Amino acid sequence: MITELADSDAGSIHWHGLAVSVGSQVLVAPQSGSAHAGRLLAVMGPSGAGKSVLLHALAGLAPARAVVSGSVWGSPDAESVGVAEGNMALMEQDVPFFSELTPRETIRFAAELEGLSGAAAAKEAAALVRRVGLEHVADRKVGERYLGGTGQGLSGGEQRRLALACAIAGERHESLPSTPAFSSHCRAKTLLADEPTTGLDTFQAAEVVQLLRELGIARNCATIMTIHQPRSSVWGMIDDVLLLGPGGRAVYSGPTSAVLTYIAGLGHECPREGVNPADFLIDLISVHTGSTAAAEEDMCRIARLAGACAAQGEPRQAACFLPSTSSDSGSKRTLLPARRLSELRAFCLLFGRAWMQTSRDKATNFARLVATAGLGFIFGAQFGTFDSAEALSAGSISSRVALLSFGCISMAFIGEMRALDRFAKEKKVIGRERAACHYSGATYVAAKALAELPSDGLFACLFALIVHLRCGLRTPLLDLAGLCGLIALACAALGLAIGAAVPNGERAMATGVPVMSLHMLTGIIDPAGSAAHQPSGVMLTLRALSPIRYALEALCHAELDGAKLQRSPGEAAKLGGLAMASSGDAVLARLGITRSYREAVLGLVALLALHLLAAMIIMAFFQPSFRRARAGRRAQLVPLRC
Ligand SMILES: Nc1ncnc2c1ncn2[C@@H]1O[C@H](COP(=O)(O)OP(=O)(O)OP(=O)(O)O)[C@@H](O)[C@H]1O
Repeated sequence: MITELADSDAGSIHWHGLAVSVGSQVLVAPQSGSAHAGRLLAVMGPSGAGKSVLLHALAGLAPARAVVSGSVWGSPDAESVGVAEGNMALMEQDVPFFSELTPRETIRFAAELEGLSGAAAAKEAAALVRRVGLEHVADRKVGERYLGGTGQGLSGGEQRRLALACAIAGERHESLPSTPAFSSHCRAKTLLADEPTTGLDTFQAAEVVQLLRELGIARNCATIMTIHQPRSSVWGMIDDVLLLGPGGRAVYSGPTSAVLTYIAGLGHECPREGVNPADFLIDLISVHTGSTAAAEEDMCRIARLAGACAAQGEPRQAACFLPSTSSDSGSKRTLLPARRLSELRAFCLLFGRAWMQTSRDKATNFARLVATAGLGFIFGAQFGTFDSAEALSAGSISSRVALLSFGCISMAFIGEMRALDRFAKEKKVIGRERAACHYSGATYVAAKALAELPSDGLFACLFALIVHLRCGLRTPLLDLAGLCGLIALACAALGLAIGAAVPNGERAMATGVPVMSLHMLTGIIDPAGSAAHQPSGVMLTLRALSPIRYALEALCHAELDGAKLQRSPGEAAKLGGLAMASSGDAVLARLGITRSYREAVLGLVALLALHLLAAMIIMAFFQPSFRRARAGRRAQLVPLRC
């Protein structure tokens, strides 16, 4: 669908009666306003006033369980604006990047997600790198933190510039017709920046705000940012200001140049000498918590200011008009339709990014290599070398089963933890991209699994190789390596499913460790053969879901199937439940292993598939912290399904 805009209003956005609440708590009180093309609007207010919630509501997003009402529109004819519609870009507070990609690659990826071809995206990335002043670090890894003179990583200010470039990457769409009425600026997105200066020093903060302002002017588009308390240098760059008091009540909305006169008219004169107007205004709408009397006085003052603002009506809250239902609005401009990549194209892009992130992280890969190989050697030292006689020594059975159990558990834990860690780091980036409906959760999980899980499997195979060489197990090397790889894959997939369900790294760990402990508890086989009884009910179900159980049963089969046992004199006393067993098959029976080798392997493969499927379903149904709210005459929550 191509929506047409009136010439005079292109690049501005308006809202009417916009309000956000959760249950009976009002996060943003109903309000109307506008942000004008080429002008920078700052949403200011004390902490918790609702600045971020308002910004997200303007972007068509709502916190979980929140109800959004009101209208947001881009022109009298444009009914719907937002990040999901492709005509707004939201620069979230503190969203990390993929650390192994360079800024140039990161911008290029963002442009390709917007639908540009590889060549066009590369051209766009080169231009944007120059435009936002990142040429000197364009081909350096983004990194996880700034490492000073080592040439690694970007500073906080550079990361904000990169976020800005990503937000506007790909907005000039080549496939759209080029007509005089279709100049580049009408295709620019409204830029919404949530606290773009947080954590930056005065100089860097001013530079980032200056860049935001310049981009808004050059693209002839409204720019809105939330800001806590701008310093004088930043205050001077702000064209319009929306002051929000506690409860998201508007206290002033209009030109920055008029705010002090307006507030003075209400009896609050700013002592101009040496006072930053922003400090004065924030003090005026903040509630002091020191004493009840002072807090009450502050609340009364803020209520009076909010009442005065409301009494001014919409003219004080900037020029605002309701969306027209007529399609005849004279001169027309064209707004970009919402775009969505094909799932295949999105899969290829996501696979490429995940592959780069995994394969380029040499330090982590080297550490994994050393740790996995070291673990194999320590297993060898702990269990020693089993004799390679035709018949197995009965006394070695419990050691063999113990070795296989500990090996299985180690590979399972490593696989799951690694997946949880990687997923937690990406969660915010994915949330931002999914809010813009660039790809589905299933596509993300599929691409990630294909790019990352093979390396988990390979490290587990290396462990198996070393253990096989050091311990001389009867299990053929291919079986040992295959089963170690498979258990690592199944548990890495489990890590993906848990990572998809929880909001951050801490909760991922808090959930992932107990889940794996449970699988260990229900999957473990007593090497002395004393737990041959069948558990019942819940335990049986849990056992059926334990990848450790399946892997261990298959490994025991590979080690003991068809083996003959030889018993040294005096050994029987130490053999416990295995004392009477004279063959590998009898040991398997004493260990309570009823599935065949084939059934156990198939069970493990089925669990791998089940975990991947669960990750995809959870990604589709679980919401990012802000979910999609459709802005219209009456906004309604629409569950995100992308
Ligand atoms: N998902 C949510 N559910 C319930 N309440 C929420 C949710 N998200 C935010 N809030 C509440 O909404 C209010 C406004 O939050 P918001 O993050 O918009 O404040 P802010 O003005 O941006 O503050 P700061 O400057 O500290 O970032 C706060 O009281 C916050 O606790």
